[in-house]
Amino acid sequence: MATNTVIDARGLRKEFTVYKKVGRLKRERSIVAAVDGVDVRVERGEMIGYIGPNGAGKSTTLKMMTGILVPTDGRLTVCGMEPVANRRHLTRRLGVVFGQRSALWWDLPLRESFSLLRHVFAVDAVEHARRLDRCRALLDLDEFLDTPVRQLSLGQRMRGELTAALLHGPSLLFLDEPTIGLDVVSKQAVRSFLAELGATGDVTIVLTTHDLADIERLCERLVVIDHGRVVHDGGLDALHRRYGSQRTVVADLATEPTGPVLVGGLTGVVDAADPRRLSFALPDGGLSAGALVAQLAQSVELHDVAIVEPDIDDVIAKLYNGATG
Ligand SMILES: Nc1ncnc2c1ncn2[C@@H]1O[C@H](COP(=O)(O)OP(=O)(O)OP(=O)(O)O)[C@@H](O)[C@H]1O
Repeated sequence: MATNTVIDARGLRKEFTVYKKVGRLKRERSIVAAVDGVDVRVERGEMIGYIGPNGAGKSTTLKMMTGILVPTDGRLTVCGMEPVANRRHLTRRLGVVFGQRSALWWDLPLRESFSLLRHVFAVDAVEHARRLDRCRALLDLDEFLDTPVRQLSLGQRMRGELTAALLHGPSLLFLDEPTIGLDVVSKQAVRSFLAELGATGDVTIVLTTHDLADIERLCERLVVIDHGRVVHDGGLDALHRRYGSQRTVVADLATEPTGPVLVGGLTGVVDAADPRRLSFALPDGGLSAGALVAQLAQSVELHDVAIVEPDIDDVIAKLYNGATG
């Protein structure tokens, strides 16, 4: 394994035995492959979105990567270690935020939870204070540092959980739905924080989310899993290309056109509600938005122009629905 590889999974597989009731007394046993041969390699400093529909196998993968679940088959190294055999050692290198579980002490003020964590991980006091100061500033923790965890709002608690996950200076951070259920302000605080953390390149981040705004804002690389298999590994742009998403130029003309408006082989589609509004879908690799607007301006009087980016919701919906690219 190259020294910069933080996660290396080859043919990773996890089977569960499930029992289904058949009739009144019998139970039928079957094997379900929750993760069915995942190959993924993550390099140091990457921030990847690990996404997929419900039941796709995301949590199961993360549990194997954190050493909670033993793989049924395949090879897996995380920070150069086999996770289950080295779980204690690996814990020091990992930061984990899983929505359902908390790293905080429910009855203690946040500040005391942080201080206990320093002792749990035997972190140098100066290092601990430096990391905490940074989180306090970036996540606006001060107003609730002395509040018992049980009294925190979900958004405040999530900011606390993120801090708790980072105080021992992990090199790899696993985040399972870090913005789920948060109010708009907390969501933005968490996203900005993660964007900043990712930009430093010090921490490798694996993020699972159903929130498309998280994906757009944070993940340059998306690994999409469905039925336990990787169905896409690449950037958002590649996903748009694969599903033929197009940027659109929307032009508001000064006056209603008298006939079809043609520019560089593209015909403007008239808006049903506003006859002066025309849309031009830009083909991939074809006419640029700038060239289209310049040519359009020669044949009509323009009032306003907007460029509409392809909608990530549509692309992800197509991907989850198993449309072929
Ligand atoms: N302990 C278990 N025993 C049996 N089946 C399981 C177990 N854990 C997960 N599964 C099954 O494995 C599949 C993958 O589950 P997993 O929780 O990994 O999906 P997920 O992608 O995280 O889903 P979600 O987005 O809903 O959290 C599902 O069909 C689930 O029912």
